[in-house]
Amino acid sequence: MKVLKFGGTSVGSVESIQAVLQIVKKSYDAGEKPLVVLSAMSGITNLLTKMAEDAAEGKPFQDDLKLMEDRHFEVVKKLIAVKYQNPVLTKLKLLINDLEDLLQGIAVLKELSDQSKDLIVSFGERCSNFLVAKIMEQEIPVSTYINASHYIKTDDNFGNAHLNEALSHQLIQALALTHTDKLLFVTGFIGSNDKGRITTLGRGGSDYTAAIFGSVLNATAIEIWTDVNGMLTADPRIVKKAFSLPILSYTEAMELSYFGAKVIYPPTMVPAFMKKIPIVIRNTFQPEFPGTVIQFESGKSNFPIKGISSIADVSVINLTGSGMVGKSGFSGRLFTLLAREQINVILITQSSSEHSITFAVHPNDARKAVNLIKNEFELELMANKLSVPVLEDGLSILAIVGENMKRTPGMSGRLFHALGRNGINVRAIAQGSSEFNISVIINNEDLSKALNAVHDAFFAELKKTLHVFNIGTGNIGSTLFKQLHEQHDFLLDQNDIEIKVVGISNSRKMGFNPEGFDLGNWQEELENQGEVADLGTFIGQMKALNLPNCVFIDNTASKLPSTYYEEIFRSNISVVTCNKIANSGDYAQYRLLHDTARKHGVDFFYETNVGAGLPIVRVLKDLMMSGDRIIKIEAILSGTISYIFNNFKGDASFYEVVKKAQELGYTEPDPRDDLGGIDFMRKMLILARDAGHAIESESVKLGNILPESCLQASSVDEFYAELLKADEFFNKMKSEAAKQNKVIRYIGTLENGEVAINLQMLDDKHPFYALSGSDNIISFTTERYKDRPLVVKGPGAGAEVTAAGVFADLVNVGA
Ligand SMILES: NC(=O)c1ccc[n+]([C@@H]2O[C@H](COP(=O)([O-])OP(=O)(O)OC[C@H]3O[C@@H](n4cnc5c(N)ncnc54)[C@H](O)[C@@H]3O)[C@@H](O)[C@H]2O)c1
Ligand SMILES: N[C@@H](CCO)C(=O)O
Ligand code: NA
Repeated sequence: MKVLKFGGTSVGSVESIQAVLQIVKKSYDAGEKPLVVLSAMSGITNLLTKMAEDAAEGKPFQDDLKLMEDRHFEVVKKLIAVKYQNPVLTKLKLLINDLEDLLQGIAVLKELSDQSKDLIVSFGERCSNFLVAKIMEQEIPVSTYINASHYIKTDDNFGNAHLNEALSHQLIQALALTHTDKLLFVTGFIGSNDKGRITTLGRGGSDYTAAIFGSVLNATAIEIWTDVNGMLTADPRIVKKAFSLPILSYTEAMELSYFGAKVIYPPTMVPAFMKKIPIVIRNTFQPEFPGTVIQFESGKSNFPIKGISSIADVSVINLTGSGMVGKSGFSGRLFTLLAREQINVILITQSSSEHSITFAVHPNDARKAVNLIKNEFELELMANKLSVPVLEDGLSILAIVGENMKRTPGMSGRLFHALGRNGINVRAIAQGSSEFNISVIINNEDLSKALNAVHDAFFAELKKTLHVFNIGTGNIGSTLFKQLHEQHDFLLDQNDIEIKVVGISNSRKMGFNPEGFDLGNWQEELENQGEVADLGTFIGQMKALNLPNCVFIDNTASKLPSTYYEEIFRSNISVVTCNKIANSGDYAQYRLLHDTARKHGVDFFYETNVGAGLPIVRVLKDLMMSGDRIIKIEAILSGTISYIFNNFKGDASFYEVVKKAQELGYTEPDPRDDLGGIDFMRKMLILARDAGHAIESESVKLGNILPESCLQASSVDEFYAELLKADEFFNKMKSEAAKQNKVIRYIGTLENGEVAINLQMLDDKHPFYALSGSDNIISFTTERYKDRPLVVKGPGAGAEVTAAGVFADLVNVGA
């Protein structure tokens, strides 16, 4: 036989009761000989308690009573054929009348004992089981309502009664013998004492009823039907990627439940554990889902741990002092003291020097615990053998759980790596010697981030989610969004990477969406929901959201964002940027940013600072890391100027070609940065610094392309106006080159720690002669690439290739 237990939400409405009936009928038809245990309809137990309390206080309870009646009557009217309704309504009405008499009695006495409370609460289960049995009777005539208080016998501990095992077993066995062919609907939660007074079984009581019946009757399984898909890897309200666990051992279920998974209350399951009866957690509203089997063996799993659970908001007390060293009685005294005062100790850790003990308790108990300790250890405190206990509030416990941990090394390493990388400070650690639980204490405000980060770390075959905060939605930013949108499915399906852009700002507006903007429609979302942009607020909000695997992308050309990078790294957030300003400012700033990122274990990626998407920064880094020595770098690193000199031929005027370069998205937002050489200079400076030279921009020898009049222009418009006038200057340059069969190139060099950038005329023997479009070229002459340099060449400007470079940096974050 099988026990099927349905919780309150499963019998909460007409629809859910219909679902219950189908599940029961299916089991009955399959010959599983089910025994059904039902809770009260959802909300009814609370309503009953409220009515009882109201009555005792002399407040009216009639409206609530009517509400209770209506909810049951509605089910009768919808689910019982009219001709059978009357006797059922009558019996329910009699029960409700009894209840009313009791409540009236309480109102007269103005007194509510635990005994009366149990009696009143019992009406919830009695009504629901009677009702559902009657509905089922229409299809399965042997359906029978059973009031379990005649079979579950307990002591007098009303509200939390203890089972009289021997007697209950006898009575249940006798019940089974006389009802062999019946389909029983048994009230959960209630029992009675030896005088026949109704008692209740405390927290999780209906599960307990199911476990007791299952164990006495040697059930093949006890199915707990609820409103979730079994036990999950983590709290799904916090960890969106949490998934249902197919198998857990009893021990694992205990650990996960202890730390938060509220699906079952394990102490109630002990009768089932003792007989090794599997408990199956299933979803009434998704009956085809197999749910979670809790059994004796932990079972095979693809993952090293089973789940992550947590307790939010605990207080931690720390005791230190020489008085504890080698004193075996000390912790005994401490914990006996706490137990005597019914203070539940949630977690304990002791340093191996025995010099300190740290333990966690519920915040409501914390101050009392400290005072108790001060009293108990007054002598030790006076003699300075113990320091005053230190209390800290606002903490949380996170625990990874799984029996397979003990056979897998590196588990705590993985846990602490995930926490450390996300800047989560671990305050205390506890690992049971059984090795199926490692617990850490962290700050409350880090809990959500920690749960998600640790979930990612242990369920790595699942997708990695990057949370992106992007500023700048111009040429590059908007192209990046388009690319991310197009690649979304591929990244997810083929690479298990999900990129969520959760914050967007341009210079006008900013907006947030923790679920990720729809990148097919981000403009509208930002317009409609965004607020006025403010970078400080944007970054504050990014920090406050405290999401795991967070990346800040700077797709602006502004200086302001770079002033926040250090703070961002300190918040353990990586930075990806195509903006060159941070790396090309003062060397001290460059150094500080790189050092801070390293210290906090986050990434600072800026491949597109040099040659857009071409692999240049990466190549240089690899050369350096593998111990090569850079002898010389020669490069053409202005896509704009490259394009201009490659297209400044025939009739086209210099002015027109520059305009065209801007249209094609090659130029900086301010094209004077390109033509004036600043942009190129920045790139050379970054390369030189990455190659190990602590140089400043002042020391770069920068040759001009432009006539003085253009250089002096004070606005972009004025610049273009001057450019129009300078036709002759550029034509002269062009014809001179043509005369000598040469091309004009703007070339940067780094040699002996010195950077120079100059306009040169090259003949066709020079390797930089043949370039087209916006091509960049860079040649690294190194100790290992001495005779023939390592050359990278290709388009070095443009929105698509730049956004693609940012994209590549982004997916490499945390890799
Ligand atoms: N075009 C290329 O080929 C190329 C190649 C490599 C690198 N880059 C770099 O890309 C960056 C962006 O270039 P673009 O052409 O997209 O510029 P753009 O002018 O088209 O866009 C700049 C964006 O930044 C926003 N912005 C400016 N200041 C801001 C602030 N304080 N807070 C929030 N948003 C702010 C603007 O509103 C705009 O959305 C530049 O740093 C450029 O050097 C460009
Ligand atoms: N404006 C830049 C873009 C690439 O950084 C260029 O023309 O090279
Ligand atoms: Na690059």
